[in-house]
Amino acid sequence: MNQNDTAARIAHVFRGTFVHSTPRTALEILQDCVLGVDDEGKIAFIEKDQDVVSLSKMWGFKTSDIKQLGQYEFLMPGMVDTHIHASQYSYTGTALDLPLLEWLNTYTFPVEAKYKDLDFANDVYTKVVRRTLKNGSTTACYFATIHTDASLLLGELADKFGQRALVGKVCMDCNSAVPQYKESHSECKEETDRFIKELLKKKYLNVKPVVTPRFAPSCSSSLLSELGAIAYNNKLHIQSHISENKEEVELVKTLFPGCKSYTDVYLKHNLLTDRTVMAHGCHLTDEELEIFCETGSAISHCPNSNISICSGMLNVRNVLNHKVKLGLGTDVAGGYSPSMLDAIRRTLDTSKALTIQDPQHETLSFEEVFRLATLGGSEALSLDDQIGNFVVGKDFDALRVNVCVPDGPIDLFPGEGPKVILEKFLNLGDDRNITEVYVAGRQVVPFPDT
Ligand SMILES: Nc1nc2[nH]cnc2c(=O)[nH]1
Ligand SMILES: [Zn+2]
Repeated sequence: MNQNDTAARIAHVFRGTFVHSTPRTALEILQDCVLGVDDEGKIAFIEKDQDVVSLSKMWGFKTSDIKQLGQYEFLMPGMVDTHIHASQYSYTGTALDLPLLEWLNTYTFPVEAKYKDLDFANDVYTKVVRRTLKNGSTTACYFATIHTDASLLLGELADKFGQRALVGKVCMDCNSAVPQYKESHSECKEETDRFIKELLKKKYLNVKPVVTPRFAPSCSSSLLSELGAIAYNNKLHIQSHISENKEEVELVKTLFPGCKSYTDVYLKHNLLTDRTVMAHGCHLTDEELEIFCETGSAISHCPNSNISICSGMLNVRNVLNHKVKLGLGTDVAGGYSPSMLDAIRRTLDTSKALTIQDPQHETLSFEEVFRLATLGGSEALSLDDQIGNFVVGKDFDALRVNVCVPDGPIDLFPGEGPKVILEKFLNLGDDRNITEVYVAGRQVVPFPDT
């Protein structure tokens, strides 16, 4: 396709080094490349070692408009946070001294109950959207709370700041520990219907609802079935938690005695589809992973949270060997960092800890983990036809990275090429190095007001 075949005009042209993943290659480094983005935010062309003058004639842009990346700069795909609780952002970095079920009752449910207050919601949700965008999460799959209006507000803020998002109004009709934080079955159904209808009515291009049963212990069997049907009827994504810690797995056995496993609970309620993402999965058996593979459901690996609240260590290699889709998640606030760079580092740490325990374990490489944070996340959310890497026709969700910003966290030495520079960024970099963020071709960082 060229300019003569399409009415789309070129909005941005970048030239320099691009790094991304493909289904076959964990890390592809493209040097001296030129990438064009059309005015609908899609990648129009990506060409290597091409004469820019002929490209500019073919696509109708001025060579003076080309954004030339510097020697220590590169473009990479935006990162995909496949699991984050926007509502827990207010206490991120604290309250990490209890295991999951006590942590929920002591810290999480009392805080989430406060989102009836839209001023409180506005403050926290504005901060979490800005913080994650600034740290390179061009896509976030969010849990909000049970409150429909506050959840709609989260969608509005993601759209306003330009983040691609799946937003879930949390569903839960069982909560004996904090009984004021739950809905009745019928309230939950009605409010979920209202949430979906109102969010879709806004026609946000990149913000969509996701059906969100909190996890099996918070939901009656009839609510789970209802939510499976709602997702099916509206062709929506589904997100929840599974097999995060051993106590929770035992609890699910007692609550759903007719089900063979935790996975079977969701399977029986039609909640495992090719648009489902389940967080954690640390204690899933191989048999359960086979069900994930067969249904096309994905796992969100949340290593910071898994360690911080002592839940377990997911064996990512085993999940990948079972051909199950897998992305990374921050799981704020069980995870104490909102940054996907942290999720990358903790994924590598966990993989190495598993190798320490079992030298036969094949440690993940940094290239593989880079793929999980980008293309892998897009696959886990079934958005890989739209985002995840630099392919013509996909949306341009990208980070401009400069590893050499003044007073930045990275030092370079002579002879370091793009692969070393990327590895240093992944291990040592932070938001100071992410100088520009694009979502669907729109530059969203730096923020327009700063
Ligand atoms: N980490 C985590 N696990 C959960 N399981 C059910 N709810 C939650 C939550 O909010 N965080
Ligand atoms: Zn979670």
